[in-house]
Amino acid sequence: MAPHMDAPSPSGSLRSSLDGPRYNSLSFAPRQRALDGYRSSSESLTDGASTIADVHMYRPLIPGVYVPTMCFFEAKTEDVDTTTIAQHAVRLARAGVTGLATQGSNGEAVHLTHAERYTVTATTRRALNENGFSHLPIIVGCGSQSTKETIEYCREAYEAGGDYALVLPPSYYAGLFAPACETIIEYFHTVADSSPIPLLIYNFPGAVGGLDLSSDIIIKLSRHPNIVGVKLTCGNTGKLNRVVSATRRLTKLYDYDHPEFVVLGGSADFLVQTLAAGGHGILAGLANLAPKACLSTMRLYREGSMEEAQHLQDTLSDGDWTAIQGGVVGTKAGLQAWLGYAGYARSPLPKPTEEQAQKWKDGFKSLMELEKSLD
Ligand SMILES: N[C@@H](CC=O)C(=O)O
Repeated sequence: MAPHMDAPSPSGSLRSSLDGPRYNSLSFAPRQRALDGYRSSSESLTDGASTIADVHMYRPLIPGVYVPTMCFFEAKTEDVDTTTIAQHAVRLARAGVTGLATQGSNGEAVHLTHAERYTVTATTRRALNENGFSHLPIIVGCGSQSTKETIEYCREAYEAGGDYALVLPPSYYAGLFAPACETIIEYFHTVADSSPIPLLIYNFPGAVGGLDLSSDIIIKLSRHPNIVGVKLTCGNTGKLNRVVSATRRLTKLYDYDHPEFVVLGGSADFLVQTLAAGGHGILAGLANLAPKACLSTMRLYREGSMEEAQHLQDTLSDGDWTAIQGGVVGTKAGLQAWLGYAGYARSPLPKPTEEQAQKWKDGFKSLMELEKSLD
């Protein structure tokens, strides 16, 4: 860990500077439109050794490309590698991405302790701030199996400098949930009532035993003032369209560039399709490898260059198929092969054999050639 990247510990002074009245005075944080005055001024928080400036400035979610960052580990110890985490965040910010997400599926959240999650988010926030990107929002994966622990994750995310919480529904006891998704709705409402940062719903059936939130449920949840968006990894663009059209009706004068409820495709393989359905961009793992390719596709689409956008989309979709099949193991192998850093996922995930590593490398070839051409 580089000395300047020491992350404040959850029990350190950063946490204690935020305990107390702040939580008591917020039954929920207002949705995006009402955020004036809430975290609108910068605060300087110190962790003893260094200052994290602008930790809690207001960072709206605007249309764009958001990256669920990979988490990196030291080779021998598998300890969190804060130097690489910081460098990766800065590389993505310099490429022009709209925001980052720590502890998404690509961030191996399920492999991390509470303290490690805190370290990863605080390290990312500090790296962005120290390199001129204090305006970039950080979304933090906070889903858990109990309402109580999810709220704890949301509070810790806020303390670490996170701006939004990305929340998967619990699923382990799904067979015992009340009918008509009542349990799920109550879960999101209770978390949203108590979280100091606004929530994004994370709909990723593959990660929660097939539990797939319908557009009806997402639209219902969108009415909570502290639920401000959704990441749809389900890939259902019909659902995405329904959610966009219902949530934009919340506002009299809908402004695409300042949405009250942000709807993001959860994978790069349907970026153009997300935009065509009225969505606001993507929060997608492939952007760890190819942020510029994702950004260029979105820019071309928005400029009206449909054919060119579709042409780039073809490459994104091919590359994403490799990422989807290889998951964090394959994506790290790709990052290692093409950009020279990443290492391995935490045990017990396997390290790829030479042959497998070559396969993941080859799978990203066209994508990485495109990315390089955009330098
Ligand atoms: N394919 C997804 C995985 C998780 O949502 C992504 O690209 O992020």
